[in-house]
Amino acid sequence: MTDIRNMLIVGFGTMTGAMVEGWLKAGIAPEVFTVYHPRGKDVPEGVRLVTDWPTERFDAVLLGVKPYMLDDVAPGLARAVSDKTVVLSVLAGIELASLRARFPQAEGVVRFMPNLACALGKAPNGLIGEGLSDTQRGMVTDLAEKLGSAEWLEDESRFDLVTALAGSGPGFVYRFIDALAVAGTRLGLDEGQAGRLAIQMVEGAAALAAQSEHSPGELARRVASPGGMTQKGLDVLDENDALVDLLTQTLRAARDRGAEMAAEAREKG
Ligand SMILES: NC(=O)C1=CN([C@@H]2O[C@H](COP(=O)(O)OP(=O)(O)OC[C@H]3O[C@@H](n4cnc5c(N)ncnc54)[C@H](OP(=O)(O)O)[C@@H]3O)[C@@H](O)[C@H]2O)C=CC1
Ligand SMILES: O=C(O)[C@@H]1CCC=N1
Repeated sequence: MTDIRNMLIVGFGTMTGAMVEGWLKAGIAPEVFTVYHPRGKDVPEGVRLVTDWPTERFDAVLLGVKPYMLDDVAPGLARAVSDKTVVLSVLAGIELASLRARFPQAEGVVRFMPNLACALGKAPNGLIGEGLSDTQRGMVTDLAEKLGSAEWLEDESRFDLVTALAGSGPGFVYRFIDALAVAGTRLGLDEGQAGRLAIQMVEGAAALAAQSEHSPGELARRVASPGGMTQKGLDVLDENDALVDLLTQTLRAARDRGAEMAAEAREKG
């Protein structure tokens, strides 16, 4: 495995900010990172900020703007991409072919789908690449593992679904936590207390599921005493597959938006 020497970041916002936080916590030196922003930006201590496009070449460039802004930055960014550079993109929906069309000279292009928990080193990172050398694949795997885990895919047709589950997923979980708190409040709990109970309960339950030898299904069975309280609640979630159906619709809607964004980028490319 080769350590990364330098990375240019274009679009230093919520997502790539969380990634850099995770990489710094994992021990990557801040000097490795250069952030380009034409209007300037607060960056962590030791990270270089540039307001003009750099002329040197980088081991990796990380694209972190909104997907519809890809073509605003691609021409300038292309100057920092050599035939030894890997282009990493966190842009939802933007396909490898669309990246390759903008960066034909790059050695490798990678869709790198993290989530905000990478700031804590706890994100499952969806990855798919094209043109990567073994060295680059090792470097990207290491970068992903420093943020949680590396989940390589071979079939790009599933990437938007991985994005929906693992990238958008925290948004769905936060909505679930909020809904638990709202439901508790509606039924009589103090609002602040309901919020605290919901967050700590989900934190503990997720940590237990991650460590346990048992599947989440078995863990649910262990919580539910026959004829007890939990089973009555599970019966509501399970009736006519209500929760599974709701989440299937949720992931389908998110996934299909990815396909729409992919088509928009394909047309422009
Ligand atoms: N948020 C999330 O949980 C996840 C997001 N993603 C992906 O991450 C990407 C960014 O999302 P997110 O971080 O939420 O959005 P943000 O708006 O927080 O980040 C985008 C950043 O791009 C900067 N920017 C805008 N124009 C330029 C430019 N011309 N040159 C350089 N930088 C520029 C913006 O700066 P300014 O504010 O000054 O305009 C902003 O900081 C998206 O493509 C999204 O699909 C992927 C997985 C999860
Ligand atoms: O909402 C979005 O489009 C991106 C993809 C994953 C999380 N945020």
